[in-house]
Amino acid sequence: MTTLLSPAALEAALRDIGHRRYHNLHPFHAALHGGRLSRDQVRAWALNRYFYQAMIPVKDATILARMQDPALRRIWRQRIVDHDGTGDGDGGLERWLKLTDSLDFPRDYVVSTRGLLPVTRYAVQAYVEFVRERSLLEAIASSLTEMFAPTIISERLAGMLANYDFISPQALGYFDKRLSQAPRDADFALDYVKQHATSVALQQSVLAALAFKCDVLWAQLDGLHHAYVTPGLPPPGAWIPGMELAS
Ligand SMILES: O=C(O)c1cc(C(=O)O)c2c(n1)C(=O)C(=O)c1cc(C(=O)O)[nH]c1-2
Repeated sequence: MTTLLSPAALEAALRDIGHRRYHNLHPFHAALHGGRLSRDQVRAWALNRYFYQAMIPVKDATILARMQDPALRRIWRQRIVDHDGTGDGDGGLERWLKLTDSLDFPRDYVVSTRGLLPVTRYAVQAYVEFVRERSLLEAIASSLTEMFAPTIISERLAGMLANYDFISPQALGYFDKRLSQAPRDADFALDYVKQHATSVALQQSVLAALAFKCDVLWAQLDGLHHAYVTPGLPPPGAWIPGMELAS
């Protein structure tokens, strides 16, 4: 890309990255949504993804701390409220723990992240590091995978409820909320990026930020697939089905 794109063409280029690289294309998700995973494989997904959920508000607080405009902070801080809630027993992270509860993981085991795959930890940490080190524009652009989230969340809700008798609508309550939160967040971030990516270099940087974030999501599923599907080689220290989880 060597010429400046119009805002509409930039949006189209961002959407094209999603169509080619978003984690809805990963075979692990196809198996998860299609009912082809065992209960233990679904448990591994929920356990590992807890760390992504837990670090999203840390990532957003990092972005918030870099914003010098109070109007911008006022909008961005809602993301932290969505995940952390306004009191005990509230918020997205709590709703994620309801899912891991329903899959019989002790909360202290989940929260300790002891059983995490190393690749989950590294991928999620790379996301937090990215928003700390790169420009604010790139940090905001890296959240744009959320443009594609409502579609995959709808597929996941329908697929998991239809295919797994051990998954209830209550256990997937986290995703109900995201169906309205994600589009609101993505619309704002997309408008910001279209308005501020005003040079070829800036446009290249936001496209690269979105590709990077797709890699962060993809790598987590690669890790799950390798450890728990094929060849099925959980690394030392990672959770193994049937292991004793006493804290
Ligand atoms: O279920 C999903 O596939 C999915 C994907 C993404 C995403 O695209 O990064 C997010 C979420 N869920 C999500 O629940 C969430 O809170 C979230 C925050 C962010 C972000 O980058 O700020 N992405 C996502």
